[in-house]
Amino acid sequence: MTKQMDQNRARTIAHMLLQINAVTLRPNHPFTWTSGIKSPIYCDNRLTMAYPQVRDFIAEGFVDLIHREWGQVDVVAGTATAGIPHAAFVSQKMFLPMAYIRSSAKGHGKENLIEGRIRAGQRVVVIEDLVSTGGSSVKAAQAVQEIGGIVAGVAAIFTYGFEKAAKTFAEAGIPLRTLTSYEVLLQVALANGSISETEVELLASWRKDPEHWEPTA
Ligand SMILES: O=P(O)(O)OC[C@H]1O[C@H](OP(=O)(O)OP(=O)(O)O)[C@H](O)[C@@H]1O
Ligand SMILES: O=C(O)c1cc(=O)[nH]c(=O)[nH]1
Repeated sequence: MTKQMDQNRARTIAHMLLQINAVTLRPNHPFTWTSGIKSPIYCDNRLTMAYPQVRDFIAEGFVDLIHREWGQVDVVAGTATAGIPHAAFVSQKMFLPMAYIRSSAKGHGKENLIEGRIRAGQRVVVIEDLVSTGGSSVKAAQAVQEIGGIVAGVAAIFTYGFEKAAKTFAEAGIPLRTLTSYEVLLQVALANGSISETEVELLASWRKDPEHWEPTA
């Protein structure tokens, strides 16, 4: 697959996310992200589950990306919760074992952190729906490493492309590859009129320092 085809796929997925209203702008009533960051934008990739054509395009994208970037893998592992359905779709397409990683170990039953089966020495691709700071996916990948799995990389649908995430992945020595990004989403949204120039400016001011951004009254 060429760079141009990657770009086309990134644009198509961004377009699909906009079309299914997965992206919400709420500058006056910011979203609180899992990291605690307050944000005027939220990308709800969970909605892709509701659209077979969209989720299938994403799954095909993941299969292509995994083959190309990491070759043979043994297990497809989803991050709880939003990565789990995509790991299921991908593992079915690749006819590979699937697992998922909880955000914390279960408090009863077998008290597992990882469900399914990952054996020491197996090559695992971790499937995530979205990367903001990268904290959740790196934690999940490290849980796989702790039981002896070899993490080929994390594959996510979307990244905000923050420096902080790049640093987190680099420090953990875990590769991250994504199907689309915030940058592409904004380009597509602006081109098709989903967002205005004013909203782009607001997003740009937030993007400069998301951890300290305050909504204007
Ligand atoms: O890169 P990060 O800063 O860690 O943020 C991204 C994570 O946040 C969301 O999950 P959330 O915690 O909302 O839980 P969910 O998957 O159960 O919906 C998303 O699905 C990622 O897992
Ligand atoms: O960081 C998050 O919690 C987050 C951001 C976002 O845009 N979408 C999402 O599902 N989670």
